Amino acid sequence: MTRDDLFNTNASIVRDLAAAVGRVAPEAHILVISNPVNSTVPIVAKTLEKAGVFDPKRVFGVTTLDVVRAARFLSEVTGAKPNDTPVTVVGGHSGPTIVPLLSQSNYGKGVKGEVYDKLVHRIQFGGDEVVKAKDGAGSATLSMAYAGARFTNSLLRGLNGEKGVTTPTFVKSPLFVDRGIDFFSSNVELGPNGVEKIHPIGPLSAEEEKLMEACLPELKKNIEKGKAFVA
Ligand SMILES: NC(=O)C1=CN([C@@H]2O[C@H](COP(=O)(O)OP(=O)(O)OC[C@H]3O[C@@H](n4cnc5c(N)ncnc54)[C@H](O)[C@@H]3O)[C@@H](O)[C@H]2O)C=CC1
Ligand SMILES: O=C([O-])CC(=O)C(=O)O
Repeated sequence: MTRDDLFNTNASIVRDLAAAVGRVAPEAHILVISNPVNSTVPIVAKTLEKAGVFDPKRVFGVTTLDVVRAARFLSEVTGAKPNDTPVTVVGGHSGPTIVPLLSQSNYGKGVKGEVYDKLVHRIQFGGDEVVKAKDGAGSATLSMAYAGARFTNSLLRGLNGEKGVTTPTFVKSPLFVDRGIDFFSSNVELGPNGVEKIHPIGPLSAEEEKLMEACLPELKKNIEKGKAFVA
């Protein structure tokens, strides 16, 4: 079972919830955590668009768990505390679309070779590991709750006017529109209106360029699948 397999169950649930939000609370900020996030966020956006109430500043895919896992797994390699080893994770929220930018992390940039490959794989497939281990009994419940709460707190801090609240999240994004990809997770500054500023991904290492090349076509497919479902 992959996140993409969840599409058949979750697509219509997410669409109907988005339609209801569009009707009764069109100005709500919507945080989408249901999988596959790469498709469910475009489903929400398209559904709101159809209702004439889509505001790209207010729809977010929660990719925080990838950030949490990256810091945790990097800390296991370096021996530092996860709080001291933050890693920006960009792209989407499934397997090869999850791109950890270790070269931009003080602790991560020193990780090379086989250790690097294993670390990236664990970050990309940590969620699948849990799903497999639970064998049909659900997913990473507690860490998902932590990730959801952490992102919600960040958004609330931004909405309350705090400056400099920046975290990766999957939003309508101009960064890869030239590749036909209009949703992407990168560092986003959150503010009184929701999305305040979408940051570019910054310089990539040669390994990260490769990860990005694997990410983009898969992400494009996932996004198109979501949009086609609503159309
Ligand atoms: N973005 C992320 O980081 C993560 C996302 N997930 C995703 O979160 C979702 C929930 O995962 P779990 O809690 O493990 O699943 P679960 O199966 O334990 O819980 C799903 C809940 O949704 C409820 N539900 C079913 N149909 C509904 C409907 N039509 N309207 C409202 N509620 C409905 C069920 O009663 C159940 O309580 C899944 O889509 C999973 O893939 C899970 C882990 C991480
Ligand atoms: O695949 C799943 O349902 C679980 C998931 O997203 C994660 O743990 O990151």
